[in-house]
Amino acid sequence: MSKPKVLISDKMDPNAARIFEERGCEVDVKPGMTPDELKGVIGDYHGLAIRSSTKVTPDILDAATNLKVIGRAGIGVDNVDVPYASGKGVVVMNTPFGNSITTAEHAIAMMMALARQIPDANTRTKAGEWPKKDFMGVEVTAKTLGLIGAGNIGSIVASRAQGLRMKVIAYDPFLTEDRAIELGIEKVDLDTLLSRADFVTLHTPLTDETRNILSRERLENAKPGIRIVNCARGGLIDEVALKDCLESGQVAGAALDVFAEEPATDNPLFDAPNFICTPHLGASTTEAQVNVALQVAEQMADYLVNGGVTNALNMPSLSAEEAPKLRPYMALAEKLGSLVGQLAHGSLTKISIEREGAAAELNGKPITGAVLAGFMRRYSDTVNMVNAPYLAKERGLDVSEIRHDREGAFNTLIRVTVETSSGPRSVAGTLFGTQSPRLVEIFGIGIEAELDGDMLYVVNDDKPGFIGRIGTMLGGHGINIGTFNLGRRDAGGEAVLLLSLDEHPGAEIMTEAEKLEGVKTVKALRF
Ligand SMILES: NC(=O)c1ccc[n+]([C@@H]2O[C@H](COP(=O)([O-])OP(=O)(O)OC[C@H]3O[C@@H](n4cnc5c(N)ncnc54)[C@H](O)[C@@H]3O)[C@@H](O)[C@H]2O)c1
Ligand SMILES: O=C(O)CC[C@@H](O)C(=O)O
Repeated sequence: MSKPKVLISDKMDPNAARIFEERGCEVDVKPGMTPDELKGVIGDYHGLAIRSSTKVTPDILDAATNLKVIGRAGIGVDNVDVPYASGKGVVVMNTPFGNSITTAEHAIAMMMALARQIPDANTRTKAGEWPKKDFMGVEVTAKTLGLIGAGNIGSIVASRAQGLRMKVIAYDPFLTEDRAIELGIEKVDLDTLLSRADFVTLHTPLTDETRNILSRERLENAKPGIRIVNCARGGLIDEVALKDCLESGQVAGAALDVFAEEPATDNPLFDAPNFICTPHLGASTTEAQVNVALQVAEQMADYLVNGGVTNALNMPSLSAEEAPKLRPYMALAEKLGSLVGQLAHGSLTKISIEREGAAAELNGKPITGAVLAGFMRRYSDTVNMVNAPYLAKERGLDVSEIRHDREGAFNTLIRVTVETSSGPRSVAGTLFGTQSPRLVEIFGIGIEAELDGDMLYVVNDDKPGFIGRIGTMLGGHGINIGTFNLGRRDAGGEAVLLLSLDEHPGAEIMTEAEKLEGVKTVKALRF
């Protein structure tokens, strides 16, 4: 099998390329490409490793016909159109912890630089002014630090600030009281935070809720003389209002590492008093860049080579140890999903995936993803485990996952049921010898069949002579039968035949099959 190919399209620590090669990938390092250049080459790659410069737009994703995974060496993925990537079946991963300490340290450095006006003092001292009288700082000891967002970075900032003897309060709707107690911080609402904090640091992603979270109104009503640090994302603060508040003195100082528009080369805040900034350097330390480069390469190679999934934003995690155990179940799940998708008629609004026995002990999300991928193939050729849940949601399919501790006739079983206009229809399968997927039940009839290649599904009256008739008809057309699988509800009632064929039966054969005496339903299947 040829090696997966990875493109590193941003400046990244060389350890990333080394890890990709060591883990069996071919790698090209081409930072600084224009969007058009990237569009021209992206079709050759299975993996794309980026930092924040590469913008992964729908245009790029449309050209990325072989892409399986995008890895962000860092946290924020606002430069990737994640829903579009999901729709295309591309896994998007980030490295959520590799640069947290570094970014938290940058926020603390910015806070100290603001408190003592170090950048201005430095510039003017070097200019020969010796401006000792012009600078009067403030202590941070015993001051209140308000965190907006107390996740990975916010909580590290909290512990560093506590080391500086600050009182830390936080606004984070997702922070539990227990976690706040563990961090030694007080959980407050946003207005309380802004009315009490001497310093505010922001540590949230940019979302519809957090955009302009420091709005004009909030800035104007905050504690007079507040100082603000943003090392999270531009867009969290109304920059025009911040400039006005710095000019009026309502805000005593602001330090930004991030801007609404980046690169920020001509921002009105540059002229505001007591304003300092850095060019999105939050994650720029040797240690953090080595961490995120190693981590992103390990995660991406793991996915491309072994199927392991870590830190994906659009797919459940699957460890490299779990992947080989789950692989045969995912193959079974996909075949069962495909079977019901091919056999069920009309618009289907409900699907349930049940796991019994050993299957119930496994990570259910990848199994559900695989069932849906097989099932959704009736709607789309490009569906896979990543985009199937999104496509299912888009189509209003109600998906339920059920696990049973009980063990039935099989020590491991997956059952897929769809709700049709004539009631529920189920198929079920197991693994033979831990690896080989087998269908064991179809619409209430026990059968044993391997679902593979071209197959013919026939429902017929269980009467003598039928098997001979269908065999003769297929033979007459030169079609060889590979396996012959038979099941019946009860003797003389309804029987099901699943034949594996060496080639796809054409329309003429299907018409003839439909006319055979005793046939109720006939359908060509492909797996
Ligand atoms: N400047 C840089 O170079 C740099 C480096 C690393 C990370 N970042 C950015 O820092 C931010 C925080 O990173 P993190 O690792 O701490 O993320 P995280 O996911 O661990 O924490 C984010 C926190 O924000 C909280 N939050 C979400 N919505 C909120 C809301 N409406 N109000 C208040 N809190 C809310 C969440 O509950 C969570 O606790 C991210 O945007 C990331 O992209 C910037
Ligand atoms: O890669 C960078 O330099 C920035 C990283 C940072 O914005 C992040 O979200 O991780």
